[in-house]
Amino acid sequence: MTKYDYDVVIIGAGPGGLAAAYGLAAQQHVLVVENNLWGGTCPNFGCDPKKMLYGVVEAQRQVRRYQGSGLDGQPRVNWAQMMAFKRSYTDGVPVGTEQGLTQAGIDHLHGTATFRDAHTLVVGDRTVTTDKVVVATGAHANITDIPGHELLATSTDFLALADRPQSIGFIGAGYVAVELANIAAEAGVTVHIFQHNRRLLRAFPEEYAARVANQLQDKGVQWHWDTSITSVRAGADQGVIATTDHGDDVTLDLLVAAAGRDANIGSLNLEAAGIEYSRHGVKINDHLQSTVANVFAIGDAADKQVPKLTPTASFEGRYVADLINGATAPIQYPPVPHTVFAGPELAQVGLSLSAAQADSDRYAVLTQDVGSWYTYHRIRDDDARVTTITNRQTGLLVGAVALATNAEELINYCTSIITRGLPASALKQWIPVYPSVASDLGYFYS
Ligand SMILES: Cc1cc2nc3c(=O)[nH]c(=O)nc-3n(C[C@H](O)[C@H](O)[C@H](O)COP(=O)(O)OP(=O)(O)OC[C@H]3O[C@@H](n4cnc5c(N)ncnc54)[C@H](O)[C@@H]3O)c2cc1C
Ligand SMILES: NC(=O)c1ccc[n+]([C@@H]2O[C@H](COP(=O)([O-])OP(=O)(O)OC[C@H]3O[C@@H](n4cnc5c(N)ncnc54)[C@H](O)[C@@H]3O)[C@@H](O)[C@H]2O)c1
Repeated sequence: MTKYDYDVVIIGAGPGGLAAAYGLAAQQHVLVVENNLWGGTCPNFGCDPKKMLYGVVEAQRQVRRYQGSGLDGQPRVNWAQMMAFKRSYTDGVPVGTEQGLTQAGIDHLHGTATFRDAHTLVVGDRTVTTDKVVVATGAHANITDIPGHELLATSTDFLALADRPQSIGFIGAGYVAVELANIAAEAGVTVHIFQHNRRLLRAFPEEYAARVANQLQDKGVQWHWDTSITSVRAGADQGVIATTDHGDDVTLDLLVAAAGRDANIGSLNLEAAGIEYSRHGVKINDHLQSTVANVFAIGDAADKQVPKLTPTASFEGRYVADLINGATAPIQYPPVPHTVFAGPELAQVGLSLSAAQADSDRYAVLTQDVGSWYTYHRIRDDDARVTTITNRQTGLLVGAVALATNAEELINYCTSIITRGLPASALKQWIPVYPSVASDLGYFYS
């Protein structure tokens, strides 16, 4: 007779929690608890809907670039249609995700899970006991604590806007602000970005990030550097008036808080189980184990050094499932690529450019403006730029950065090369499609 109702309860049905659930289901009796939409942030309010909107505005940008090179006439984004297109995917996500769990025979429950103790969770009027718990509760937008903060919108509100607003502001200049500002600006919205210092996209090299800022400015985005919003009040016609620390009032239809995301741990009652946490999430060790041995944390809910992205959440979900199924090794992450989709894409993987530049005896940095190369000329990507970083001693590729149309694909190839530790000579044994992004690899790594 088992001591608990379940072997494992997973709190949160996003990419992390679902990867853990499917990895565990064959060997463990599993329950998944979700208090919002099945599927979590990425397919409902994050990556997937964002990239559908991005596809539309990118098509418009491509047509703009081909003006005079074979195309006449410029289409315009139809916001309402674009959002309906997004919903044609997102509307089916929760039902499809729940059906997947049902078909896999994985028990699942809708409600907010709260710890009573390390082995007992309360979900609504149900009490569930479990041997192990995986906290996969994700994150939410950090709402700056200023007067009128209740008037601030989030990326979720933006992605649900049925009609095109006239003006939008963003607090912060990270992934969320830059990507959504690009979509809005391409759609003809007046866009303001308020950044408290002069640095956007901290995860990327400064010189590349500055190029993204210029490209957005060319699309009409108004940058307010060294500017904080000190208060917000309701304006006429349901809009808001944002006051800056320079004393300016800016009237906007919507002001989006994009100053980072905090872990969703407030509802969990972690104290009841003695689980330690910070604002960044549940504290974990190199086995993704919390300070209480039977409780694990993965994805955006974990306080971790690796980027909080969908692929890292899924990787951790698969890892924790293997661990609970009997594996013992600490987690080891392969290189994690990341991309900001800002028309064109800025993507990177591996050793950072600043680290390579600081150790030039060890690393060779090759930056090439590739806009005139055939691959980029034929798609009118005149400003494309790629940096590759190699270890001088081994000759191996250790990092890459690209600002170009389809940069994420180039960086995916680089990720594969770095992860496998492939020498440049290996490319000679490989026949890619020509012409393609891949067929240029030999020019970046030889
Ligand atoms: C606008 C936006 C765009 C993004 N774009 C990208 C991108 O292009 N590429 C990329 O890799 N990443 C992107 N991300 C990040 C990505 O969405 C997250 O890293 C990923 O969803 C994290 O997965 P997760 O499983 O940890 O958490 P989530 O997907 O957030 O899932 C956690 C789930 O837990 C539920 N939950 C919370 N508390 C409880 C509770 N007490 N009880 C029960 N359920 C609970 C939540 O409702 C949620 O459904 C984006 C994020 C945003 C906001
Ligand atoms: N393409 C992608 O992969 C993608 C897209 C969107 C989101 N995400 C994930 O979601 C996370 C959250 O994105 P984000 O853009 O909200 O966060 P972020 O950490 O990328 O950027 C936060 C921004 O807010 C600014 N900021 C910080 N504190 C502030 C304050 N008190 N007042 C004003 N500004 C402040 C920072 O300087 C920065 O510009 C990302 O780090 C990433 O993990 C990924």
